[in-house]
Amino acid sequence: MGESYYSQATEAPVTSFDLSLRPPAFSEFCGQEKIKERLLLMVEAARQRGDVLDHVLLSGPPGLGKTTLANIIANAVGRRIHTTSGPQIEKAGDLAGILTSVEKGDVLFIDEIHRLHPAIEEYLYPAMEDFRLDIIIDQGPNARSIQLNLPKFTLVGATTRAGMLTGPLRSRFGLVNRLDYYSAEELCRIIHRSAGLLDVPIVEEGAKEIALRSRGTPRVANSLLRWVRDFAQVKADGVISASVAEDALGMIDIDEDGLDEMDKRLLEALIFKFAGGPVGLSSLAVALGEDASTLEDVHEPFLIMQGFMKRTPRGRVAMPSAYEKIGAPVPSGSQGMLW
Ligand SMILES: Nc1ncnc2c1ncn2[C@@H]1O[C@H](COP(=O)(O)OP(=O)(O)OP(=O)(O)O)[C@@H](O)[C@H]1O
Repeated sequence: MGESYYSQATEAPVTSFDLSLRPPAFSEFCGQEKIKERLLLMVEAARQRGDVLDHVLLSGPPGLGKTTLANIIANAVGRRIHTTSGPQIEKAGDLAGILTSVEKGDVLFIDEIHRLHPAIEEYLYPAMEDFRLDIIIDQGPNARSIQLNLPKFTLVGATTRAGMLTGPLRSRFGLVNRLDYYSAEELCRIIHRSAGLLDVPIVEEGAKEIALRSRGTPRVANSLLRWVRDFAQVKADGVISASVAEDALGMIDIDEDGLDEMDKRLLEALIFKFAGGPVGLSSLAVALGEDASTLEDVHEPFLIMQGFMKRTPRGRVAMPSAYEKIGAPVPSGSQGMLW
């Protein structure tokens, strides 16, 4: 296992394992009740009017189900989904290629929509608003603008950084939803569902043990379940009990709060190298030899939610529970006490 189990679990490309566990309908999607309720209402209203669903933006940390929801939306309206991502659309022609293959009512899913090139965003505005694409073909004196009329479609955008979206793009979505981390109970339900699909025997306490260490994230829960299944098969009798789950997760250095090696190294660097902060993200990334965006997207949101650190205008700061977690004395009146 590498140093960050979670960066691997949340950044790895989607595997057939993930796909097989992906819930196909709202009824099988656990948690995020408010968002489900809003989406179901929108789908029903559009159905009653015989209209196409309005554009939807889904934001939140990786692995919480944005892609899954986009697919569920397409299933619910009974149309095809066309999937792409912000960095994949490099030229206006790429966007035109995708949009011209879209049929009325289809869902266009753009993952990492905050990484769209600003020039492409400009093309997207009339496409979202008036279902029209104005593209410029050729260059120099031969350059001319052509207008394509598009069928009415639904854009579902996903982003881990809602704050990076420009105002004009954000305002073109009819519904903006922020996905939250899941509770241990919700994760337990997801783990039981996945174990059922994988045909792995699991007891309630075993599911709880995995849920508590899944840092509120279904993708992590499924990934840990896969590891514990292998462990149970080789080192035990195949059944996932609490002790089997505990031993399996201990073997990949995931502690009882769900922190992995990189989380702990981050807290140690913050406390020992930067005297508890405040310190900028890029300095932390250099000290850890880790990509700044991985720290920001995968590790920080969970450590902040759990109260181990805080983001302030002057930088990242360690909280008292971080000192306790790594067994360092909590300082008083030092730089680290700026919270
Ligand atoms: N609410 C849920 N109920 C059951 N399973 C879920 C739920 N949300 C996510 N999952 C599972 O977690 C996995 C990750 O979900 P998904 O790929 O949709 O996350 P994401 O938010 O799109 O992440 P990313 O932005 O990193 O692509 C899926 O394979 C799916 O099986």
